[in-house]
Amino acid sequence: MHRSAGRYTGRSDNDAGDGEPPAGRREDPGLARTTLSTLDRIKAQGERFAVLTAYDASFAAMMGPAGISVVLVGDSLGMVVQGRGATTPVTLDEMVYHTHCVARGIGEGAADAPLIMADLPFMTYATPQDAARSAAALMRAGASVVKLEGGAWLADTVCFLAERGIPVCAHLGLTPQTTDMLGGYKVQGKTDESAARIVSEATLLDAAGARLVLLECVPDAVGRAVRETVAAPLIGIGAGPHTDAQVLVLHDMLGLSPGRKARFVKNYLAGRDSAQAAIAAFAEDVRSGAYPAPEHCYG
Ligand SMILES: Nc1nc(=O)c2c([nH]1)NC[C@@H]1CN(c3ccc(C(=O)N[C@@H](CCC(=O)O)C(=O)O)cc3)CN21
Ligand SMILES: CC(C)C(=O)C(=O)O
Ligand SMILES: [Mg+2]
Repeated sequence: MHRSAGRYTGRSDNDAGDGEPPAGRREDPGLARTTLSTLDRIKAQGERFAVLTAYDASFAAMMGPAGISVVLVGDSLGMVVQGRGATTPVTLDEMVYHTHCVARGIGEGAADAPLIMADLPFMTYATPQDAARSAAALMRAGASVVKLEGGAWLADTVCFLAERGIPVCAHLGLTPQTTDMLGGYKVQGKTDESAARIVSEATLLDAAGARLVLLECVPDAVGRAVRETVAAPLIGIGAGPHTDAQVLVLHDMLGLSPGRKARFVKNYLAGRDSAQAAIAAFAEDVRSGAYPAPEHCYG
């Protein structure tokens, strides 16, 4: 693993996750609250973890028991909950509301509680100051990590947030908030030049202090190259089998999204009798490497 010298990581020496449990709290190693240290450790051991979106308390409550490590309160709620055609109209107040709902569903004390990550919506992080104010609102609502979409221009913002104690996930590749600029929901990094740009921007944001990186809709080789370059755990969606984690939109993996499906979508409810069983099967397939199969990847 390469980390630039002097990089701000937010990690402390007693933060390795494998030390003594804090006084007053019993720790069952098989059933521990997920933190960023947990995810670092899973990656270091060459294992994988599953990430899934949730927007309400009922689904959020299923995630930990089903083996999901990170719950993403995604701005995809604009599409699957609000029925819009894009994520850009979603507001910070709406993200705060849904983050509160998810946090209540997971509960404060649950031993197997997943980490809560929430999307900063479109235009709420245009400057580092805006980002800090917006991220604080999501953290107060219960998020432990905030995700923002973009490349090199975000390096100062990632650093600004990390220095102030806000863990950041940098979302690269297909960035749905900028599809109007990209010309649609298209695979990114198909040329040597654009692939190299994604790898160098991921490296830059990793060095700026991003604690997670998320890569969407890129060829497998780009997923592998980013995985080999960044120190932070790498979450993929349509980014091939080489990432440390996989994420899907809940409604997609339950077969509840009408219309044409993206290549990476797999219906886990088909042949099963409950949402809980579908979510558990997805988590298991991610950990075993059975998902994604070649038919879910962009080659
Ligand atoms: N329900 C839902 N699922 C998602 O995964 C999702 C959202 N909503 N909203 C926000 C973004 C948009 N996403 C999308 C949407 C469509 C494709 C898609 O259809 N991609 C084409 C790529 C075609 C190409 O360039 O070759 C595909 O066929 O997979 C990908 C990601 C991912 N996110
Ligand atoms: C598709 C995932 C990564 C996301 O950002 C969302 O659900 O909003
Ligand atoms: Mg999103």
